[in-house]
Amino acid sequence: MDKIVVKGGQTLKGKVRVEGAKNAVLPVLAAALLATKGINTIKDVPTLADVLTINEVLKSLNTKVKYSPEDNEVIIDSQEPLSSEAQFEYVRKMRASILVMGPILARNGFARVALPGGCAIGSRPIDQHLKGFEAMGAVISFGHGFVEAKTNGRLKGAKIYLDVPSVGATENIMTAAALADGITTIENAAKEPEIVDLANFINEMGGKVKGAGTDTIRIEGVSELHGTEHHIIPDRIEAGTFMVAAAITKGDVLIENAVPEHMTALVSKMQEMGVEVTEEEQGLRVRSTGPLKSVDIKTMPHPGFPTDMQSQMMALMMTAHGTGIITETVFENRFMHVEEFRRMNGNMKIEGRSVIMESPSNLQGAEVAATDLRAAAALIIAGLVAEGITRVTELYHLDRGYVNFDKKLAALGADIERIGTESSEKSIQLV
Ligand SMILES: CC(=O)N[C@H]1[C@@H](OP(=O)(O)OP(=O)(O)OC[C@H]2O[C@@H](n3ccc(=O)[nH]c3=O)[C@H](O)[C@@H]2O)O[C@H](CO)[C@@H](O)[C@@H]1O
Ligand SMILES: C=C(OP(=O)(O)O)C(=O)O
Repeated sequence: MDKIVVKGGQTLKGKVRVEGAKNAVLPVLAAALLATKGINTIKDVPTLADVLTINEVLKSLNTKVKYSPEDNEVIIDSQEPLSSEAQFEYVRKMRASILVMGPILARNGFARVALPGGCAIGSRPIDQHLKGFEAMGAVISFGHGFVEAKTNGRLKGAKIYLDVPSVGATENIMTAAALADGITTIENAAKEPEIVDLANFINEMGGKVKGAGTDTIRIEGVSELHGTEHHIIPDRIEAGTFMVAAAITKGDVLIENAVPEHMTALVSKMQEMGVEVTEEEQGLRVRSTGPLKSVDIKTMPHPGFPTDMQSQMMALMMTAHGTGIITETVFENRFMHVEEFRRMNGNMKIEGRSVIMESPSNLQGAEVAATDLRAAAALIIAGLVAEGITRVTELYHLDRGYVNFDKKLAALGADIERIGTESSEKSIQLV
């Protein structure tokens, strides 16, 4: 089993370049299924286990996929008839596999996808996705661990109000509506930058999507979409993770390729804590010298504070001064890392959906296990300043969402090594 071994005490300095966003590339690759004419070329694709998984899903649906990790590029030819079924082996590995349902349904009038079930951070239902398909005329049924959606002819444009601004539901409904008959409006839509990236991609394929990035998205269905070339936006969560790593070590790091407008909630919270964050031409520069102040953080849908940065900020908060409260409102069970931080002597307690922190903690290196992908990064970050050695296991979580995390930190001056029976690259293949 691979382990990351970190020795605390080094200050991070230098530059690090952010990859294409995991949460943008997965819906974009799924949406590529919509093209029945020409091929799609997706650029700035990060080398992640999740990308390998979605590529396998696409292949299983009878498309041709050419992946060149060295060029960060995926080429998809989906001109042949599409099969309608996404298997459990993929959905189990990666919940975002559910995002093929909208495109399959739009093209075939029938889709059968294994039910994703819960995961480490919560139950994560898909009722809002299905409510959208139903409003567009699909009949939904369940059986043998699968969900099926079926329609006679094309889906029909509809007005859909989401009970929660779900990222995945917004994406699945957008792709289903792209080939529907008539106009679909999604109200209380998710506003994440990745939604805007997906809308841009659909439009580049010949679609008609307006309003992405606001809470009302209008999609006028077209009869056919064609291949295009699309560049994935930079990963704001990877960028934020390196910002926290820089701050916790009292470092000075330029995060190249970070898009400040995608990160306003995080930047302002870090500034409130006393971290210096400045915009430079190539990205965001993070410097931290003096003591940090504890703050209160509440995760919210975008443009609120992202849940995917909650555990990393918890690591940073352990080094701040005073009482701070972190409240998780997006997922019901995203505090599994708290027990692991406690093993590192983190001083905090869970009360309902909040974690009350009395800081600073006298962090000590320990053996800890990643409980989800952001927790993996957060534990490594805590290890950067803990006294002694921290060993982090369950790295398949990390490989889902970070490219060469250990190597990038080492290049910034961290004392870190990945050891074990598999190299980083090999374990990506195995997940
Ligand atoms: C691949 C990807 O992009 N993943 C991101 C996406 O996940 P994902 O798209 O799964 O997250 P959602 O926005 O859908 O989920 C947000 C909340 O809505 C609930 N919900 C969702 C759908 C539904 O039909 N019913 C329902 O109740 C979920 O249980 C959760 O509590 O957005 C999350 C919230 O920013 C991020 O943490 C994930 O990194
Ligand atoms: C929760 C996350 O991803 P996913 O939705 O793919 O599980 C994440 O990126 O932190």
